[in-house]
Amino acid sequence: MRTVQVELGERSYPIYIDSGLLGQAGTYLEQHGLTKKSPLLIVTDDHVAPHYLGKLEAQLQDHGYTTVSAIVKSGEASKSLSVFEDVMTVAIKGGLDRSSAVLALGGGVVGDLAGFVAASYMRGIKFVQIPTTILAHDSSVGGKVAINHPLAKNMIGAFHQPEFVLYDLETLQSLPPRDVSAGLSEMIKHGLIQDADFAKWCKEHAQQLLALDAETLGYGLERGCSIKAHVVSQDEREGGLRAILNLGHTIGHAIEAVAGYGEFLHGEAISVGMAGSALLAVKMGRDASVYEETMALLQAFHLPTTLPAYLNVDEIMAAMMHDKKFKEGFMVFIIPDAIGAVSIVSDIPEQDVRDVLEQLRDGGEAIV
Ligand SMILES: NC(=O)c1ccc[n+]([C@@H]2O[C@H](COP(=O)([O-])OP(=O)(O)OC[C@H]3O[C@@H](n4cnc5c(N)ncnc54)[C@H](O)[C@@H]3O)[C@@H](O)[C@H]2O)c1
Ligand SMILES: O=C(O)C(=O)C[C@@H](O)[C@H](O)[C@H](O)COP(=O)(O)O
Ligand SMILES: [Zn+2]
Repeated sequence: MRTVQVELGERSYPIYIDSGLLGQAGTYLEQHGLTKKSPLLIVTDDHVAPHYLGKLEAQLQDHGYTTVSAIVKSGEASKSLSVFEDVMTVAIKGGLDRSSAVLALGGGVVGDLAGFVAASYMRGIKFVQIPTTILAHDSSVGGKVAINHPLAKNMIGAFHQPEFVLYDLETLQSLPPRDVSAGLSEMIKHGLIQDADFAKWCKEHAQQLLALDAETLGYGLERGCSIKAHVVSQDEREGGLRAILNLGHTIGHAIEAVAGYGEFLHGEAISVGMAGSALLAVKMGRDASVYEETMALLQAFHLPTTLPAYLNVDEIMAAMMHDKKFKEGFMVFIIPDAIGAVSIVSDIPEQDVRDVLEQLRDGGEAIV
């Protein structure tokens, strides 16, 4: 068993990572003091449910818990106000009360949606993350929960920390290859922002990670979660430092919104965004070797690093103005200083950003 602790004072919680944890969910809920007197709401999606929902429901019922389940359509489009309302309806009809908890069984979409339901239902009830994607080593940790607005990602949300995170490595075996690569994009990000050795380790273990080798994956997820937990514990509500977790997201979130939610997977859009940040760094006069290493790392995981021609640069620029980090007339970018170190930069001229978006179409050859 690997355990990572998220240190947040009275809101601290553990992330349990191991094979077979889904079959012990009832014991973990008991250990964390979740009551059996009030119903639990399981939120999941229609790709995850056929694999794991029955097992979780049976396990919890064996332990004396009552459950109701909300199964949403798989994909980013479910992080919407209308699906949020549908899940709320299941919660109300299911008789959830203030002692109830919401369990998120799925990837980041389910985690963000279910977490926002938990943050809002009766002004806030308990919440447990049961992640089933690689990407969710990022989304299940740190308490950012949200749904999207058609104009911008994660615009409607809250900070709401889970009681604990139960990460069953066995569930990752059924992930489609595209979601494996996309999930590893955020693992690479954790290396790029704070840990050059981990970034190197990711590249050296690309084949084992892509092949879902349990031991390699276990270490990668533990290290990724630890880096994220350490940042979050210093700046829970993104007063400053936490923004580094947004490497690649200024461009990435804009791509997701402009392309239409679900066209790009989140990890894919962030990969293009990380290539863009590395290009911006070169434009700012920093060492081109960081750009080259970033590209080699992303490409080792078969991740996209270019903008498709159908995406309009003006629309991406406009979407970036809606980013939560856009303040007082400035777009904020997380820019690599070296592999494993980044800066938060807010004075990049608009024309430089436009140039980089154009260069991303060509694969970035123009400036290195
Ligand atoms: N809150 C945060 O801090 C944070 C951090 C990173 C990303 N996010 C959000 O996370 C979302 C992306 O998460 P994601 O990539 O996990 O997407 P996702 O939840 O859509 O899951 C990816 C796909 O895999 C399927 N799936 C999930 N688990 C499976 C399994 N074990 N077997 C087979 N199929 C499975 C899903 O149905 C979906 O089709 C985005 O909305 C992003 O904004 C949030
Ligand atoms: O937890 C964070 O902080 C992050 O930035 C992690 C990101 O990977 C994640 O996509 C997050 O949801 C983005 O946050 P947002 O505030 O830009 O919506
Ligand atoms: Zn992200």
